[in-house]
Amino acid sequence: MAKRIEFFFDFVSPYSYLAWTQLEGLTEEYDEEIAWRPLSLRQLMAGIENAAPPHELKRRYMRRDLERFAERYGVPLTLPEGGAPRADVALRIALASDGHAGQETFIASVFRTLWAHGEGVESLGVLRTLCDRAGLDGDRLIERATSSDIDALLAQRTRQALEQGVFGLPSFIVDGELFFGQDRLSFVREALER
Ligand SMILES: N[C@@H](CCC(=O)N[C@@H](CS)C(=O)NCC(=O)O)C(=O)O
Repeated sequence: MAKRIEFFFDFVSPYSYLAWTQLEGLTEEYDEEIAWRPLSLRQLMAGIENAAPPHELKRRYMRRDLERFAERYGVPLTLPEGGAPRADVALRIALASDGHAGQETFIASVFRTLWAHGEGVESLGVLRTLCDRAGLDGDRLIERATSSDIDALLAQRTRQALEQGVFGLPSFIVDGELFFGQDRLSFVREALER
């Protein structure tokens, strides 16, 4: 029987992007379903009282670490020179499109735009195009994504994730077991094989 991977991610997290690049392969291999769990990394960090930005030494190391993994996976990665990109509305659209057939394609396009092409997704025009290409109603979703009920839903999802033990992104839950980091996908694979 197909198992389900809950995939907790934020678009602003480059490690979430790397995880996403590997999920398609796993889906094909194990015929499992992905339950997409868009989360705000900022809210999650506030929830575990870890709001301080990473130290410069860690940031420098992370760049190399990310490049090494991208090379290993053979996937494109463009890291911004400045700080992390902004993707607040994109994240809320991903949440608002729960249950819509185009959600997966929209998520894929945002990850690719940000991290493969190194382009921004802040503009509503860009988001509308990505929605349309995914067969989603861009205008309706943007309206919903910028409403207070999606803010409340995002906050609720953060609380729920914390209760499930999630403390960083990307995270995965298979059969109730939590795995943190795209570098733990081999354990996710083992859990799928059980
Ligand atoms: N080793 C992990 C690193 C993941 C990571 O550092 N994620 C960041 C967000 S991009 C995070 O959640 N940091 C919070 C923490 O480490 O507590 C991987 O390869 O995925």
